[in-house]
Amino acid sequence: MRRTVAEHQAAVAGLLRSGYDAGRPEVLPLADALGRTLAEDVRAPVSLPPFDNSQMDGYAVHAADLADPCALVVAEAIPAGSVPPALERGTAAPIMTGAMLPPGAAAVVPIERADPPRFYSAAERAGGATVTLPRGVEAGLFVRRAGSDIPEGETALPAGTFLGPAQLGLLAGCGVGRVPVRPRFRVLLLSTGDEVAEPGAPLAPGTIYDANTTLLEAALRDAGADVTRHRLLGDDPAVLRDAFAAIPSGSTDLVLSTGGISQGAYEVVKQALTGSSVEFSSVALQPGGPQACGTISGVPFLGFPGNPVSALVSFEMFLRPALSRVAGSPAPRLVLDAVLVEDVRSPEAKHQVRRGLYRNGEVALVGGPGSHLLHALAASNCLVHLPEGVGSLAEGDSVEVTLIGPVPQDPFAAQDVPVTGLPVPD
Ligand SMILES: Nc1nc2c(c(=O)[nH]1)N[C@H]1C(S)=C(S)[C@@H](COP(=O)(O)OP(=O)(O)OC[C@H]3O[C@@H](n4cnc5c(N)ncnc54)[C@H](O)[C@@H]3O)O[C@H]1N2
Ligand code: MOO
Repeated sequence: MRRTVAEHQAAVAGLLRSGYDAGRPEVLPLADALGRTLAEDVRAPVSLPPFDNSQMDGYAVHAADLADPCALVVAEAIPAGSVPPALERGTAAPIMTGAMLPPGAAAVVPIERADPPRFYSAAERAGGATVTLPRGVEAGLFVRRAGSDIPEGETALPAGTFLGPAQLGLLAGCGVGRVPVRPRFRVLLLSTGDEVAEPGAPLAPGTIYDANTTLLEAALRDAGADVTRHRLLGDDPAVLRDAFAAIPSGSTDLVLSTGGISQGAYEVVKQALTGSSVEFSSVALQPGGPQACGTISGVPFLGFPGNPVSALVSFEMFLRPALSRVAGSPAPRLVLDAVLVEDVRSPEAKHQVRRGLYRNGEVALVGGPGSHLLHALAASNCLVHLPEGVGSLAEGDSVEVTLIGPVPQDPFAAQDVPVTGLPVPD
């Protein structure tokens, strides 16, 4: 069966949806919820801020003194964390950033704008110190109103939100200690092939080390999945069938294999699954053309091709986006436009994915199109998309790239960044 990339993406997302039960939330402490997805709406149990407070270290001014705050008698200082008494007309209270605004106060004047521009000692205050503030203070100046960030009872985060540092910070700020998150997506990972050996063991003639299990396990864990590694399986279809039959029902959301799915005489996955509901397709993608997708005894199954780069490209093109759509995690990859720094050719009938190094809006290809080029893959930070219908592109043309690794920083670039304005206090 032949498929476009979009058709296979839809098939994989549909497959995952059929097997994954998002409705059995786990409740986790915030510290363990990074990278997870909210299972239910979370409402703010308190307003943020919980009370009117000062945005600056300065003087709290009474509403009646805003027009002409001259020679105000300095009242008791208000540190953050205290509950101040009401502010009397004709007085100004030294107030610290984050401290509760006293009843009667309508604005805060920063200490730098006061005369004198320093805080008095307790002894000076007791001696009747006065302060002069600029005329015409605007009501609400440097006051952070209760609930101005989020009012109590409002939805702080909706179900399906990906929990990064900012989202966890919001929940912590609202006093939420534990959150209901969707369960981790569970994957049983197995690699096939008589030629494949465990890294660390001696390498017999004609064999290669298993790169795929480690590569895919890392990719899946990085994407928030829970991974169980199966021992390496050879090229005997009966052994593989037994391995499939031994998977306890309900123990995994997906079985993922690599290798054994193309046109050879010993395609173990294909042979083991003959007559099953798994479909073997040729997707218009390179690398990652041969693909298997279906269910084994009701358990969703994907078969990726054996070449390591094909396995990673398959993961990035099909499985990772489906995990984002179905389980809510991981966050989708960043896709950018980049300028090619060289000419490139591509098979017109396929969507070719090259590996590249993206930096400063430009992309250079790393290595050739071959799907065995692990070293070049490790030196790249993006996938470069040469879509179906495109036979060649020239230096200076624009391409889409998917960032899969960190972008190197140019140590001198910061000097070129234009300064657009001064930071404004919150
Ligand atoms: N006559 C044809 N031959 C091939 C076709 C085709 O259309 N017609 N497709 C080619 C493409 S494209 C790919 S991709 C591969 C996919 O083959 P399989 O999925 O069946 O994978 P294997 O044949 O088992 O292995 C392919 C390649 O990858 C190496 N390999 C396998 N497992 C691992 C592992 N765990 N770690 C590292 N490397 C692994 C294996 O030794 C082979 O070199 O088929 C092409 N052939
Ligand atoms: O499709 Mo294969 O994955 O080119 O190498």
